[in-house]
Amino acid sequence: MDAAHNDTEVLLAMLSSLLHPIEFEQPVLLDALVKSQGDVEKAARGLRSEPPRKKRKVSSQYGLEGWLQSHDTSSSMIANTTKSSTPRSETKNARENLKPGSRSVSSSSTRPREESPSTVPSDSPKKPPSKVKNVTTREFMALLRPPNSTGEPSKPQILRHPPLTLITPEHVAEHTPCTLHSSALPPELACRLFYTMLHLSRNWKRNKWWLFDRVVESPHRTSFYVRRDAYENKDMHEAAQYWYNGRPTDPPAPFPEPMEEACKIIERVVNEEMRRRERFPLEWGGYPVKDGEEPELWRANVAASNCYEGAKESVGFHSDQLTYLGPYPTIASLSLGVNRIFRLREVVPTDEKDKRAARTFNIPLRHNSLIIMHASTQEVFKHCVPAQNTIDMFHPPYPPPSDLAGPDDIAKLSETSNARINITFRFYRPDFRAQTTPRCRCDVPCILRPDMKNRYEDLPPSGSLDQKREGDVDRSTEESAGKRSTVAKYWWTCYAGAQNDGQGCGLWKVMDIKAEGRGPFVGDAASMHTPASNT
Ligand SMILES: O=C(O)CCC(=O)C(=O)O
Ligand SMILES: [Fe+2]
Repeated sequence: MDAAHNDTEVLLAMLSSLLHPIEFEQPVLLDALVKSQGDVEKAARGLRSEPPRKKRKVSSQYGLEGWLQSHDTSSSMIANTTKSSTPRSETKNARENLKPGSRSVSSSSTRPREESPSTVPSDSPKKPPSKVKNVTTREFMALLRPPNSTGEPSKPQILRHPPLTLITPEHVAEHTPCTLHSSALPPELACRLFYTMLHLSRNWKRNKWWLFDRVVESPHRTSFYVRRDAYENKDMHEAAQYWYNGRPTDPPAPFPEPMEEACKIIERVVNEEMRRRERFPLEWGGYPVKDGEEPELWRANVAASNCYEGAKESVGFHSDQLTYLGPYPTIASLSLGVNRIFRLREVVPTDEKDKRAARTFNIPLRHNSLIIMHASTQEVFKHCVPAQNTIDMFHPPYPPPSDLAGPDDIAKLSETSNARINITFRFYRPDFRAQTTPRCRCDVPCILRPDMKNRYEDLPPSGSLDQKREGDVDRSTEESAGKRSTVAKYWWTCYAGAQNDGQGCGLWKVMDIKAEGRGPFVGDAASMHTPASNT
């Protein structure tokens, strides 16, 4: 798991699993997290002890019903309606503030807009609320309206599609930048790899990071492996440490034998697919090849592995950090053991938020399935493995290899399993090797993130392609549907806060591929533009 997993969604997943089997709507969970300053256990205690009416989706402070329930004297009841006039924005703001490091990040001008810290809304001056307030007819009528209705001319309704489950490879390819292979490895190898990783997973750790003033733990165990032929490369060892959010760790392990075998097969599948797909200009340009040679477009030199034991272990919505992968990476994710849902949701760009809503896609991942997250998945979508209420246990079709462990462990491995093992094969790019990662003012390597919310711009009129907005690094292919192109802006940000008692320096700096000497890129071959200056 990587640091981007620190999203609020992780906390939400942890909170709902603590509350299981009682189910709460997400706004209620969020409110509780905000109140408890991100303390999941405190939030769970609070929610468990609340009277049932608070557990409903719509706050009782809205509408006539809330008005009738919330107070029993005519005077104080109205005082509270002022308080409830901005709850949605407060929740949203507070939600942003739940992100790791947000407390320590000052309002630096280089900070992307959507992450800007916000606390109390400016229309809520901090004075004691008056007990009595005169009510205008308008305010009174507002109470009689259904929830969410303001009486103002309403914004155009956004069409919200329900989540869609994608079962077939064709549907996955149609709706997402991913491809699904239902049976990736020879069955015996898939099973041997499952046993090997399950056995090793006993020593894997839960990731830890600072959130506000406390350490939180990931709701699954994780580990990092380096391919044997890349093992001597010191950069890989340094990069490995950042899989664990910068926590000092033992050196990473080399790929176990069946993982090496699986990797060769997966590399072939990935390369074949990449040759058929349209490439993005900022993808890695590849090593030079001699005439007549097939170029190697992708090479897995590291792998991260996760173990989800039981239905409740999960990983929250995140996109993978790009620090060592670079822009537009391809990540091949193998599933072994219990069938679990892999969920994808687009991050809708800020300037499209009023026009459309993101759709959630659920992709059930069975034993031995491979989902390839192709270029642009990390720029456009977030993904997660949600906690589930139930799972089907996994009966491995072959017995464990007898040379894997001692007789007691073999007996244990032979049992039906509740675990899912995930292995993500990744290509750490030579032009993003650890030595070249910028350091922040805390003298800690930064992390690289795409600016997902501002990723498009209107195409300039034809003939003026050189007029670019300052700060843009590159733009890729024109969107087939319209007149927009992808703006590939990436931020180097301070990551010290995740380990350093929650304190960081708050650095945000635009990646400048030219000044930083990155490449070669796919787009180098065509005419690639880079900006004169970056902020
Ligand atoms: O378990 C999975 O399928 C996803 C894991 C993941 O997203 C990650 O390790 O970054
Ligand atoms: Fe991920």
